[in-house]
Amino acid sequence: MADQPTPMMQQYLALKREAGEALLFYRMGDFFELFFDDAKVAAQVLDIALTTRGEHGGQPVPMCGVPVHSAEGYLARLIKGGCRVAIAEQTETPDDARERTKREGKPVSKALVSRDIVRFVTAGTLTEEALLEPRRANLLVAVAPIRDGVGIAACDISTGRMELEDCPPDRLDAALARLGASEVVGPEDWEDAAADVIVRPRHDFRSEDGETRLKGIHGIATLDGLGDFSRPMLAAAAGLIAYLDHAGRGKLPFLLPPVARGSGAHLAMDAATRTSLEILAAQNGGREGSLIACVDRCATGAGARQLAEDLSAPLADLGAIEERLASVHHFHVDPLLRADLRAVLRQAPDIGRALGRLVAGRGSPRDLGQIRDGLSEARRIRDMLGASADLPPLLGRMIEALGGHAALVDHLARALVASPPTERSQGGFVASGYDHALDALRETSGNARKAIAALEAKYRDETGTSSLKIKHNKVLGYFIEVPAKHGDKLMAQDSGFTHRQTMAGAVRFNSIGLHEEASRIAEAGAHALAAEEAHFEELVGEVVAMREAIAATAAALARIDVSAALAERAAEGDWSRPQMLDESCLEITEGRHPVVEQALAKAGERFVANDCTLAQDDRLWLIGGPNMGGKSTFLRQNALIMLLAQAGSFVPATAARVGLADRLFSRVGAADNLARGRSTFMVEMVETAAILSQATERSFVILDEVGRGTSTYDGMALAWAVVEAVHEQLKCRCLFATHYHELSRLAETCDALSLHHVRAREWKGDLVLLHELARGAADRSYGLSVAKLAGVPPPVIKRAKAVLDKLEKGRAETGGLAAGLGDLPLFAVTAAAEEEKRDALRDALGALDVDALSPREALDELYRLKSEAAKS
Ligand SMILES: Nc1ncnc2c1ncn2[C@@H]1O[C@H](COP(=O)(O)OP(=O)(O)OP(=O)(O)O)[C@@H](O)[C@H]1O
Repeated sequence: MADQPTPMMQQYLALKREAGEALLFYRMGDFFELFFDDAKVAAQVLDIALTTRGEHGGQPVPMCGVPVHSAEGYLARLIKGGCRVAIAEQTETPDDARERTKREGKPVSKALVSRDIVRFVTAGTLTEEALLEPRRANLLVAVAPIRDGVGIAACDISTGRMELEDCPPDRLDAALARLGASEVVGPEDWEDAAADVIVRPRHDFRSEDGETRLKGIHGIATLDGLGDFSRPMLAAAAGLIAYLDHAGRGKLPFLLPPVARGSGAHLAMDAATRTSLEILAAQNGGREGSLIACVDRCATGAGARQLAEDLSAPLADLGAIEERLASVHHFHVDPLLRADLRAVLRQAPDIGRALGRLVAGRGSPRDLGQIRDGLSEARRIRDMLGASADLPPLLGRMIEALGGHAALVDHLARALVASPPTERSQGGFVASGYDHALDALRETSGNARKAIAALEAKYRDETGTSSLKIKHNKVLGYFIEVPAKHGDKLMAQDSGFTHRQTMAGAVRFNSIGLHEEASRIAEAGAHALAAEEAHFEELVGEVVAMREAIAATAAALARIDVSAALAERAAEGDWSRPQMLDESCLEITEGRHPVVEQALAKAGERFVANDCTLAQDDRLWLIGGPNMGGKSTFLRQNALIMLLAQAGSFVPATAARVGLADRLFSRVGAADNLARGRSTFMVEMVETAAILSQATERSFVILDEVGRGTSTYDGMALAWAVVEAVHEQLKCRCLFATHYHELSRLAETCDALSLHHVRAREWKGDLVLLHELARGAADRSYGLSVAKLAGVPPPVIKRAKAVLDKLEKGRAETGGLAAGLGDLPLFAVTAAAEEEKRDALRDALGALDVDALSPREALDELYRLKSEAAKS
């Protein structure tokens, strides 16, 4: 029979069952220990030693551990590594455990400290400063698929922000891509869930519960005052709150009243578009090289988080965009105000996150200090901005939210020392003068310390031992120590000293006088700590009571920071305020790609600005020209300019008239995306299909060499058909870059399509790329010249030239790839004709009485139908 597991192992296994897939941090004294597979995973992720401890089922138990005092750093790495962690703390002291065991009539030697999981630490439920990135929001998202709609609830518990939305199932991916959540939870029966979704019971996602919980949390009788929430939204809210409850073991973090996100309020972008425009992350996943890295001049982490949100979800409402632009303008025209403001902002602590920790019960005296300092900086900013004449409405609303905290700031200023510590158990954070009783206790222990110093001098004198010292450690408390050779003197019966410990080179003693002073220190210290703790609780209570107003101040500071930072960026890069219009145009004068421009500037090169003038009657530009000529750059810069403008930013152009778009699509031909798992051409086509089904007349589409991921004929045919469909059916603004010269023939049939190319010149046999956009089709492709530029060996180039000459000769004789395409009817016409033909066939089939036909007649009929189908 297998050995019974030890009581400790039984306790561990029970907790581990509760922890489920989360790694169990099992508290043992000053360490969190991990066992079994948890230990193996943690040892690998953390790169720490894996050992063993005891046996289980006849096998050694793998174990590793991390010290409690440095656990945060290890937690951060585990969370980054995709793990979740359950923290099992000791819920009684070893002394209590012994007492309890005695009371239970069991042998004290069997005493086992009871433990409980106090919290699950997961990527989406972090509040600790050390575990969060200051410039990135940390979102937890719950998804509730219900019949034909999906509810989405998102919250950032580090600041309490919460929003609810619903969308059709086919828009879910785009919504999730916009949110960029750290953790997603969904019900167990969600069929399309991605692999990393945390699965929770279906009954957690009941809309009635969502409503009840939200009402309970915010102490309101109805949600009507907060907004219009659909059933899927409430179901998702229920799932989110249930998960937070689970992670916090019943203690809910900070949640602000939810905001309902309207579906048409934002410029919609799907995941592929976000990736290809490199909005928050470059293709390699890092921030460097992304749009945000190039735009972000925010002075605070909260501002940077707000900017990331703005760029992820640009607006689709003219009024709201104009409000933001007016705020940026206000700071753009006043560099002095901007500089002063930004200097103050740089000093302002992250009060949103400090508040999140305090409300979640994980706050420290330092967080209280941050609230104090942040709120008083907010007050300064209010005075600074309030003095400006003609404050734009958005800024006016923001500065209103900055005030109203005078009493709290005053109280915190009186109560706290200048830089309160993160650790509260040691005390020392309440300012002197705030509480006289506390001051008296401190004085007592201060006096006792002086008395101990006096005792030391006295004992040195009395014993004639100048090396005598009074020391302190955790185990013995205060003690007298002399080098071993003087020990005997103090050992004497009547010396007044009692022996405590003999060390290698020293002997330690106690004395009645020292004991008395030490007790006074201990007692006063304990009372002082208790007093500080009570003040801490009271101050936290006061902050928590003001949480919504403080959160509003934090949000206002972030918005002001974003406006000033965008103004700073505009001034730095000579950007201009876009004119926003409610029509389908995009007129950019001397537009630039902000990221490429910045990269070129670093290398001492100049970016060539280009115009773009899309209008209703010239809405599709087909752009050709040599490789490396700047086609992709041009496409993207216009998409980015639109995105920036709708996010409320100035844009990298001399002037811009931007017609509001409802959706933005960006697609890159498959060859650029080799890293993906799926067949690249398949991906390209799936993504193109999404555009064709979702774009509207108000959308803006950029297509970069779509079709090149397959054979030349197929690719060109697809590119041709896609351009026609965009022109004839979607009728949206579109820039289409292609190497297929043949597509230029489309200009003959599509009246709102025009041809453009990036210019290049051959000079003394070498290719010079001008990066300049010009009207008209590209005259040739310069592929071989680019290859030469890239260092392909001359013999290979020579051979390629010979092949090319042959091919071109063939083309001249046969009319080339697109021979015969000239009389091809347009896409819409062909589609209609196709439909008609299919209907004629259907009629003929419908008229057939199959039972009445002989086998011979059936065969004849089949031949007839087939020849009918073949006619066009
Ligand atoms: N307007 C510009 N001014 C200066 N340099 C530019 C400009 N546009 C592009 N470049 C430079 O040319 C390089 C290639 O640009 P881009 O990738 O846009 O070319 P492309 O025509 O799309 O090439 P390919 O057809 O090979 O994909 C960029 O990395 C940049 O360094």
